[in-house]
Amino acid sequence: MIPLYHDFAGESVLVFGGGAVGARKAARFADEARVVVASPAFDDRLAELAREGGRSGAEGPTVELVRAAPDPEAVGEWIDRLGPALVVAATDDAAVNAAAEAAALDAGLLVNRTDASAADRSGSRDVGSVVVPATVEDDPVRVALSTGGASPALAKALRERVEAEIDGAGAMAELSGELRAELRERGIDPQTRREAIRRVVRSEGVWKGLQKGRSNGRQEAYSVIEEVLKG
Ligand SMILES: C[C@@]1(CC(=O)O)c2cc3[nH]c(cc4nc(cc5[nH]c(cc(n2)[C@H]1CCC(=O)O)[C@@](C)(CC(=O)O)[C@@H]5CCC(=O)O)C(CC(=O)O)=C4CCC(=O)O)c(CCC(=O)O)c3CC(=O)O
Ligand SMILES: NC(=O)C1=CN([C@@H]2O[C@H](COP(=O)(O)OP(=O)(O)OC[C@H]3O[C@@H](n4cnc5c(N)ncnc54)[C@H](O)[C@@H]3O)[C@@H](O)[C@H]2O)C=CC1
Repeated sequence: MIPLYHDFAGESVLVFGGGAVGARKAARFADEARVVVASPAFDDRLAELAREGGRSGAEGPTVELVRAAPDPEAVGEWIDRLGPALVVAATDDAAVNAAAEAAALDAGLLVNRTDASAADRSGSRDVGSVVVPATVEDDPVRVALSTGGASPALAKALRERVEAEIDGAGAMAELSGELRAELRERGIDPQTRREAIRRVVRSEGVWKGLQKGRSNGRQEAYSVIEEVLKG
């Protein structure tokens, strides 16, 4: 499996199954996508999400609940009608999940299957076409962690460790991005620029400064940069 980051802005995600797992996936994708959940019953968390919309709530709700229990023969029509970028198969009915997976793959779409397929039970691992990783975010920085489906519990435990590790990385990403632009404007040659930025992102002083505030971090970064410029 090769990790990629996918921009879901303007795309739809179709989730079959409105239980705890369907709700967790819907919440995740509603940060960006229009999410439609088809299920005969809905977790409380989904009712709340549908009321609030996704994070980009300005354009209206991005989680829609459709009360239905499509059988395996019907899931293909559902997929054709919505035209999603990704299908999530999260029902407690293995036949429905399998049909959703097959129909999505037939249509050339991404599919995330949340239960183990029959092939898994006989030994080999098949997680559909995509795995939803455990993620840590400090915008614009994100870390995605997967065990290739082998141990979701481990993915979660490792995610908790990484959370502490990348605290403040978002502010560092923004600051170093701005400094890169400033150095370019000042006409500093590419090699010196690269060296300066590499030192800034590794500097304990800058990380600590950023914890006190942006301008503090920036001052610390300037002294690191001046050292590099002096040669
Ligand atoms: C293949 C995958 C497909 C998919 O769902 O995308 C999948 C499948 C399954 N999960 C199961 C169980 C659990 N899943 C979690 C939690 C998470 N599961 C997530 C992803 C994935 N789960 C994909 C692989 C990820 C990878 O590669 O590592 C996370 C990371 C992301 C998310 O779902 O948002 C999220 C943590 C988010 C976070 O906190 O950061 C916990 C932990 C808990 O709840 O405390 C448990 C109980 C403990 C355990 O069993 O490990 C079962 C068994 C069901 C059963 O038999 O009962 C299956 C099916 C099977 O393996 O057969
Ligand atoms: N990926 C993960 O982290 C985990 C995955 N699982 C697996 O994911 C699946 C879902 O787990 P939960 O949400 O806990 O189960 P759940 O039983 O809480 O929810 C399943 C939902 O699917 C709905 N459903 C049933 N038939 C349907 C149909 N024909 N069309 C649409 N929706 C239908 C049910 O009404 C229910 O709302 C299970 O197969 C389970 O083994 C379980 C735990 C964790």
